[in-house]
Amino acid sequence: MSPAWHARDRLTDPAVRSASVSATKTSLTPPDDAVPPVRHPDAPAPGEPLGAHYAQCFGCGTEQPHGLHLDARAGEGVSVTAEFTVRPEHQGAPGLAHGGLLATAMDEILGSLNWLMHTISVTGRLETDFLQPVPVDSVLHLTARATARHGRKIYCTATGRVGGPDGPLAVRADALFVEVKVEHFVDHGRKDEIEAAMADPDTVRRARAFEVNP
Ligand SMILES: CCCCC/C=C\C/C=C\C/C=C\C/C=C\CCCC(=O)SCCNC(=O)CCNC(=O)[C@H](O)C(C)(C)COP(=O)(O)OP(=O)(O)OC[C@H]1O[C@@H](n2cnc3c(N)ncnc32)[C@H](O)[C@@H]1OP(=O)(O)O
Repeated sequence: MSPAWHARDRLTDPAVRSASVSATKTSLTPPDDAVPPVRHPDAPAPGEPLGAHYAQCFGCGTEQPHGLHLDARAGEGVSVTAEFTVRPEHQGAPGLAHGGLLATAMDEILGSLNWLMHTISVTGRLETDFLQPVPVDSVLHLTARATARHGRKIYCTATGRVGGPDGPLAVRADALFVEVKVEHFVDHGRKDEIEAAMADPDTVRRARAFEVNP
């Protein structure tokens, strides 16, 4: 395939269309009648830690030994921040973070926006751009913000910068989350884990509170 053909193909074929082709509408482009996301009145104050939504979560769970242990904080507006230290067990190539793992960190920080809106939502679509390699031991400074809502759909975007909040941009992601009821987890989850989660009053209270919006 010639490079010229490839470039043209990226612009015209929806199957390979990239979010970085900014003039192109994709399923991650909010529709014209989308509305701005609203920060919930009971959202944690800027700087406040959000805590884990589920202790066994691979992204944020405090009791998940294999997890990323992301500890996100509320930001201004509908935004969140977190730091993620790349450890040797996160390698894909020698000394460099695995791309799928970085995408997981982006998924998690984007999912944390749920706390700011008091909405339970799950990832429907996640597009990640890897802009430069991320070495083991580096600290990735993550930020995410919601950009629009349309019905159950939440549009959001995230960045990961190396070495500091204003460091070089290494990872960028755009996503569409879809609002669900608590029943989504009860209906689809495995019985043992669901029963254990339901036995934790904090988890249930939090999940139910998220469903009641002003
Ligand atoms: C009892 C235990 C409780 C435990 C939970 C406790 C607390 C929770 C509280 C807070 C959570 C806080 C933080 C979470 C943080 C991070 C977690 C990381 C996030 C994840 O890691 S989460 C796992 C991966 N995730 C999935 O496991 C989803 C699998 N999937 C599905 O479950 C369905 O697929 C679903 C629900 C997505 C949609 O299904 P559905 O039937 O409900 O709705 P439908 O298909 O009608 O879509 C409605 C509108 O979204 C559009 N739409 C849908 N999908 C799209 C796509 N891919 N691209 C473009 N548009 C899309 C449609 O086009 C339509 O748009 P329109 O309205 O305009 O027609």
